[in-house]
Amino acid sequence: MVLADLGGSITRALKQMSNATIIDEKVLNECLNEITRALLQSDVQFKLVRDMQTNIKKIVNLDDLAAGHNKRRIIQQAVFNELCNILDPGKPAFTPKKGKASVVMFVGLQGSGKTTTCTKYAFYHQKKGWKPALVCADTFRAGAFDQLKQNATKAKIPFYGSYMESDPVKIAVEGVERFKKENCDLIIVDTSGRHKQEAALFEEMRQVSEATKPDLVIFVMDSSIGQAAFDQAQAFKQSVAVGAVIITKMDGHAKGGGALSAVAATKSPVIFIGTGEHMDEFEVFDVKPFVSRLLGQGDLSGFMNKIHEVVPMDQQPELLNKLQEGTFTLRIMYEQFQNILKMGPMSEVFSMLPGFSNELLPKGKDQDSQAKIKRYMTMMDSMTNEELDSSNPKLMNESRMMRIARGSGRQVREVMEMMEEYKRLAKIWSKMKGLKIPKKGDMNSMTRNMNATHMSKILPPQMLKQIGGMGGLQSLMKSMGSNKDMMGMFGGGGEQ
Ligand SMILES: Nc1nc2c(ncn2[C@@H]2O[C@H](COP(=O)(O)OP(=O)(O)OP(=O)(O)O)[C@@H](O)[C@H]2O)c(=O)[nH]1
Repeated sequence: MVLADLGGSITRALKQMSNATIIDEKVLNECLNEITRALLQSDVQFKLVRDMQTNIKKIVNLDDLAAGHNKRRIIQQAVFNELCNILDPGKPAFTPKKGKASVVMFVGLQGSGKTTTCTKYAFYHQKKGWKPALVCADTFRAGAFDQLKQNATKAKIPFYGSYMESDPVKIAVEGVERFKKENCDLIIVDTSGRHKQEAALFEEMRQVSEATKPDLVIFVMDSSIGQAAFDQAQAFKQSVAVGAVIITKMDGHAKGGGALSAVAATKSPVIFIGTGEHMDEFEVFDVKPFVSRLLGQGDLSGFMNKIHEVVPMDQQPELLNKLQEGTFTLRIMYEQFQNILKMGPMSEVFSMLPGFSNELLPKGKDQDSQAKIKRYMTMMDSMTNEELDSSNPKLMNESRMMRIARGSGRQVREVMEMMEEYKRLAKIWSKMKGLKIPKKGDMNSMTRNMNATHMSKILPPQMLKQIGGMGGLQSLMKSMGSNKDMMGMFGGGGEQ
């Protein structure tokens, strides 16, 4: 079962239970068995699921349920909390400090995505002002150094490796020393992988670790390995001091349940997840939004953070003011398109919005959407300042449209289509008038201020339907606006 289906299965199990007239132990057990089955099919380790079931039974008081309290919510809350508990080992991973040299060593099986992830990790930090460097201590796989070199060059990150030297320990030590001298503050060591766990791999890893004394060892795991996740993660943990986990390939058909098992096995937190082959398809991992998504709901705070990440700081207050005023010009549309392109694949960004499922925005459509945006931007490049800064669509008469089409080498029909898109966005924008927008990190105030009516106006009708209409939206927003009350996370209404 893939992640997206898990939420649906759990919600269905809860719904069935809610429909029962009397909630007794039998009905509760049936519901929990259904949830257990769903989790097992998502590759969560058997023991974890069994413990979770026991814990939920301890928490959920049958007398409360019988008294007609909101059964669904009580159990939803218990499942949500239990999943969060599994994913939160209770202690944060070592966090490197900018300006102070830290060595981070990556370990994992061959093909888990280690080399790709090293570069993504370096690139992520580089964008935040760090001075990362990459060391290729993988002498086992021919071509590993070339791959790292290629990735590092693309991202303009210094790298170190050798075609001749076959001793990974020697390369690792030399690389780390060199980059320490060059004042790099994040020295990332990529190690060899093997097809399967074997003594030679673990011995090599141990030696590299002993020689380079990493501040953090990151275990990289492919999310599709399924039930083997627990044993694999544990084997690595027993050889080197794994302090954090990165789960790759969370896009596609991954069964994300293995993530939970890896945390349990290493007692280390997941710090990032890989969501694609590209350098920027890499997300910081947060337990609550992840569980919320695991259970089929969106991650509004992740979406807003992404916006804060890509809209340049100096543009943010200006943009937010314009949003509050409700005036929308073609120039604003142009700037937003630029930001959207920077955000990375659109389906990934939109999957953070509640209700936006993969079916609604299939991954394969990303390229089409991006090409369309680029086409619109080319046409806007042929506009005058007056046209770009006007919020009056009537200004764009036929002769202007013909001139723009000629100037950009596109058809008049396409300019008209772009203007339709502009009008559609302007309409949505005008409905945001008066909205209070929070500063970065204060997402709760955003959800408090943005009421369900505001939201219902800007959501596409089919999405609103998917959430469960106004009722579903209200309960969803309530749940996202309050940390104490995560109960509506499953999109369920307030039925008893
Ligand atoms: N879809 C997807 N593909 C990924 C992701 N991360 C890595 N990959 C792909 O997985 C494949 C293997 O990645 P590598 O980085 O070469 O794997 P590795 O673990 O370093 O392999 P060794 O160096 O042989 O140990 C490559 O085709 C990557 O592009 C991800 O998050 N999503």
